[in-house]
Amino acid sequence: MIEAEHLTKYYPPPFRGFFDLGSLRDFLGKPREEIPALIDLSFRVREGEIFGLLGPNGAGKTTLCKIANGLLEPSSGKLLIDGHDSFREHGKVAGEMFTVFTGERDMWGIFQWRLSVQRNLQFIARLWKVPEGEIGERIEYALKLLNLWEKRDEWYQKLSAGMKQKVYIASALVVRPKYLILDEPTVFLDVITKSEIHDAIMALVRDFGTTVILTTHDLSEAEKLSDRVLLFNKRPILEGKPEEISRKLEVDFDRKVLLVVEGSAPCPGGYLVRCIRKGNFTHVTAYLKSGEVNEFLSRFPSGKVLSARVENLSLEDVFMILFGS
Ligand SMILES: Nc1ncnc2c1ncn2[C@@H]1O[C@H](COP(=O)(O)OP(=O)(O)OP(=O)(O)O)[C@@H](O)[C@H]1O
Repeated sequence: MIEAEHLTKYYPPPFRGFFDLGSLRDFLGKPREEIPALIDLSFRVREGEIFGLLGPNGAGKTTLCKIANGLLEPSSGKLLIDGHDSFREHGKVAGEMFTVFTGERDMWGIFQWRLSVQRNLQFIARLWKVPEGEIGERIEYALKLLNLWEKRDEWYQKLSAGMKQKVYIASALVVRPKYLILDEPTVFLDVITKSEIHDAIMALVRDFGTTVILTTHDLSEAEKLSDRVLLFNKRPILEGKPEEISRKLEVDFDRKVLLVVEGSAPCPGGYLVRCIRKGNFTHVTAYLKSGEVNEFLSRFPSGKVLSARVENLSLEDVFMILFGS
């Protein structure tokens, strides 16, 4: 079981040297405020479940994964893995855990660029003490499941970014850890690769009873994979089954419109809209229903609109609408 108890992490303000006024002030007098990353986060992950930690950019997802891996010490509170403190007693659980750190774009850190995919996976299998007689069969299973079998003799360096990310997930399938921590495992990937990785994660849980912590800022990914979800933004916001979270996050809007308008444009009334003047331009952000977009655009003189972009809502936008942050 994995349990977070009032987990809190503040980073010190960055030290840029004594010639930086802020850093000098920290040294001489009243220090600047520390940077909050996690505040009083408590949750419990049961054996064999996928627990989704859903949060926008900067919510603290990677910080939590680093604490789980003993790479960071919490400022207060603790994270317990099988009853062991993840930072102080990391050695007792390290062999039971595997982490995929894609959220930090450090996805290539553990692989040798000029070794084949297969040799890399053999190396990782031995590091995690997979029985020698099982290594070949596990690698074949993992690579076939992820459509990478044809690439087994390719240098790791020659794979596309998406394939490299799949090799990272394949490592987890080879190790078959008791606990798998996935830090945004499908960020930057196309839908097909995403779905292959989703299938692999579900296979690990179904066939080998792995317990998974999945961090993501993708609501639909959390919904598809997780048994339970904790929505957080440094602090906990909501915890529940994915469908309960989605229901609570439902907003009346489905489009975000971004405009740059020449000069000073008055903000049209009757919409959830923000207009910010920057130099000779006004930057307009509006949240709308899809049927309202044309009407909204017609409120601005077309000659004055320098650029217009219409996007689907991201989790960050939903946060903005619901919580105004
Ligand atoms: N080494 C660091 N020093 C100072 N502040 C940091 C450090 N690492 C992270 N932070 C800050 O802590 C907060 C949480 O960052 P973290 O990277 O854990 O969030 P995240 O949810 O993984 O974000 P993203 O989705 O953008 O990867 C952010 O405000 C970030 O700026």
